[in-house]
Amino acid sequence: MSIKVENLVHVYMPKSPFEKVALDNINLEIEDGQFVALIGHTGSGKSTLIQHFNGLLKPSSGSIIVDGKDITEKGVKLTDIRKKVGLVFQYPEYQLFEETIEKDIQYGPRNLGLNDEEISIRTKRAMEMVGLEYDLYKDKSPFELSGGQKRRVAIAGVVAMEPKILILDEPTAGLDPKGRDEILLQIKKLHKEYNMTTILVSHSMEDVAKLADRVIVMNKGKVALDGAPKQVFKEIETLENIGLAVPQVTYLGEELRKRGFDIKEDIITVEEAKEAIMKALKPQ
Ligand SMILES: Nc1ncnc2c1ncn2[C@@H]1O[C@H](COP(=O)(O)OP(=O)(O)OP(=O)(O)O)[C@@H](O)[C@H]1O
Repeated sequence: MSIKVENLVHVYMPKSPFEKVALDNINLEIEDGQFVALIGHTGSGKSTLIQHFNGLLKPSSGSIIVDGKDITEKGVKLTDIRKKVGLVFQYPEYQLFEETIEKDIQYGPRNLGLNDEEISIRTKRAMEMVGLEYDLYKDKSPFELSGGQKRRVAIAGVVAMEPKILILDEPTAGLDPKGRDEILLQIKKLHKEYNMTTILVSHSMEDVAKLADRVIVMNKGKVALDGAPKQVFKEIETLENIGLAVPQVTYLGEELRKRGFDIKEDIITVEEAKEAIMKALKPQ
């Protein structure tokens, strides 16, 4: 399922002394099945943009077309949009409130008005999809889980609504390395195996390089760069000028090249760096 954004402008508190143009004429199209990373320094407009995709925020002007339908038009129901577009907020575990994991995950599908049988099927399926074994976890309290597991419960709650588009706002923020890896693995799996169009807001260039097939860079409410990770991370100067970095291994590659090593230019992952360094060090 695709999303098309046309001339999107969002102004917070218009015509007040606190007026803030958060999105300044955004145009973009996210195609079915893409894995898009949205990056940008704090306050660049990422959260504001994604909240338009599921109708949480209304544009000041412009349109959002989901699956060929303009969701900003009058009469479009929020529940219809939520069936298609699932949004996992930053620190979603703060929104877990039921006494068992099963009940928590059921909350979203219940709000869609589904019957008990369907809710039960979807809950089980969503738990398995995020790697939480149903029988083992269903009766546990969300509060006895690790940070990474709590995030998985929160993601399952959105996945249980079976959206075609999954949006995650910094899903690894505040997790330890193990929790981060768990979540990234599940996100990758949801995209690959279940073919969900995925939009990931992230501050980690390493995660973006590893997972995304497209990177959109936001700066001051505008799209500054948009392309494949290898293309975008070549623009070291532009990224640095807007307060962003490239993956650490890209800098390493640059340094080695400057020192005369024969290292190719578009290294963005540890695996690529390892391969290139081994090749450069091999006796001729
Ligand atoms: N509810 C609001 N009322 C007024 N201004 C807001 C509101 N939400 C966001 N803003 C402003 O809009 C701009 C964009 O904010 P937004 O949260 O979309 O940025 P972001 O890129 O998601 O930042 P972060 O990486 O910190 O989450 C910022 O200047 C922010 O201060």
